[in-house]
Amino acid sequence: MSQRRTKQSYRPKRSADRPRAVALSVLEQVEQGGAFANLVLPKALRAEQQSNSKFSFRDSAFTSELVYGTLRQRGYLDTVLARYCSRPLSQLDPTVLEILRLGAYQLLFMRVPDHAAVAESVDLAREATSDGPARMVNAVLRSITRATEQEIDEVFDHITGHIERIAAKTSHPQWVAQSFADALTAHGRQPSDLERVLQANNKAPAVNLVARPGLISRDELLDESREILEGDPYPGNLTPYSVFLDGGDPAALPSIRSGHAAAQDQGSQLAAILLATAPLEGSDERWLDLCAGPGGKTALLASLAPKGTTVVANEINPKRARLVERSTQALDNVDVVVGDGRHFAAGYLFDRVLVDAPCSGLGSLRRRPESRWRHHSHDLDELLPLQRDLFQAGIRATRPGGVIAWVTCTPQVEETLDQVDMALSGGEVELIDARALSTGVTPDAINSDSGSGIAPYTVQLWPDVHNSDAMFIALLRKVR
Ligand SMILES: C[S@@+](CC[C@H](N)C(=O)[O-])C[C@H]1O[C@@H](n2cnc3c(N)ncnc32)[C@H](O)[C@@H]1O
Repeated sequence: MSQRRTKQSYRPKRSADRPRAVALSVLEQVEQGGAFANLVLPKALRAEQQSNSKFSFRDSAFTSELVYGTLRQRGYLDTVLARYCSRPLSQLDPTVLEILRLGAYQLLFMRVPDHAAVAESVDLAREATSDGPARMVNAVLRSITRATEQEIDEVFDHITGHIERIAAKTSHPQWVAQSFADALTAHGRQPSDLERVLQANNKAPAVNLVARPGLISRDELLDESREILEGDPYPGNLTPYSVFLDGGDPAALPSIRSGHAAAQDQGSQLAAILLATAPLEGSDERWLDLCAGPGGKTALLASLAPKGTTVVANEINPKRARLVERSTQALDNVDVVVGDGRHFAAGYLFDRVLVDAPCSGLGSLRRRPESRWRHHSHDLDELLPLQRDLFQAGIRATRPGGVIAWVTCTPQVEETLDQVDMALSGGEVELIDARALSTGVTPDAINSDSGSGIAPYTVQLWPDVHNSDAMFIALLRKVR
């Protein structure tokens, strides 16, 4: 940040700028009401566009940047605000704190002129509260504008603990930063990569599509996207079916509406491909997806399955089971069933089984900007036993010689390597070298570092390296 000066003084009352007012209302719903930004923001933008003909496409984009950026950088912003605010942030009115975060985000991360960021924040505070808090907002934001880049850096340099400092700089809760640090080491990366991987969680990912094989080719999907959407779509680096969009709404594509293509992270694509292509002797007709909702991997599995194969998709939540039906609408080899996977019993055994268990989701923080502030380390207390039971149920449902994939959207050691180690200790399964198998699927080397124990035989993807969520994939064969 450069040396900042603002000569802004109090101005007569005027109404707050609409993008900032809409952003504030969305942030209040998310932070105070527990709503999800990706659900309330589009609704708020639609309502504003309908009632205000002057609200432009650029206003929508600006509002989205304010909302997502402020949520992602909340930890960073609060560290800076705490330094320049005379009262502890916990004692501030929640709306005033939200206005301060919004203002600080514009000052520290956007190219909004200082005077505009401060003045608009003061207007917002006056409109939402009263003159007193507005004066406080003015004072705090003006002191940030006067701080040099070096002074802002020093706010972080003064944090003593290594993990604590990186957590604040990269805007993550400390326990999440610690968990990534542990995961990096366990999966064979360097501890010094921590800041880089956490910063990658702060970058909004490009929309990633899958061209479902047998329904549409990647080239056809690229052509259709080029024709209908703005920008220049390009092939993904991790799977032969992956396409990245460069802008535009994927819902505008006919192949998305027909279910021939879908939005799907390429890490998730790789998980389904590795399970579908793992070597198998004997029958290959019955596949099971034990935790299927909303059905992205079911659909890719079903489109990769040899002719005559049925994919049974089990999901505990009936609403999510309907999503599985919708996402597999273009395929005729899927049976969706609703039930608790821990007690799944079909009366026969399966050749390939996917256990994509509910997990902490720390691997997809890029997509859900508020989620890092909602999870807690004690979430694992409930998740780990559930994962263990589902893993065991997946193994029970597999025929001898059949293949099981254990997949999570998190690199957390307890949910990845530890769960696989535990499953192996039962003696019913052995590890397949998923990393070696992946070299035949993806042109990119998956992991250059190896890690120890079982880690070198598993696949751990990272947002900063693979342009994907931090998916974990282990393949096992049932031996008895
Ligand atoms: C990580 S998601 C699966 C994502 C899915 N494979 C996909 O690619 O679209 C985990 C799913 O497991 C479901 N689930 C949670 N507990 C379950 C249980 N006991 N039995 C079956 N499914 C369960 C959740 O409702 C959720 O839909």
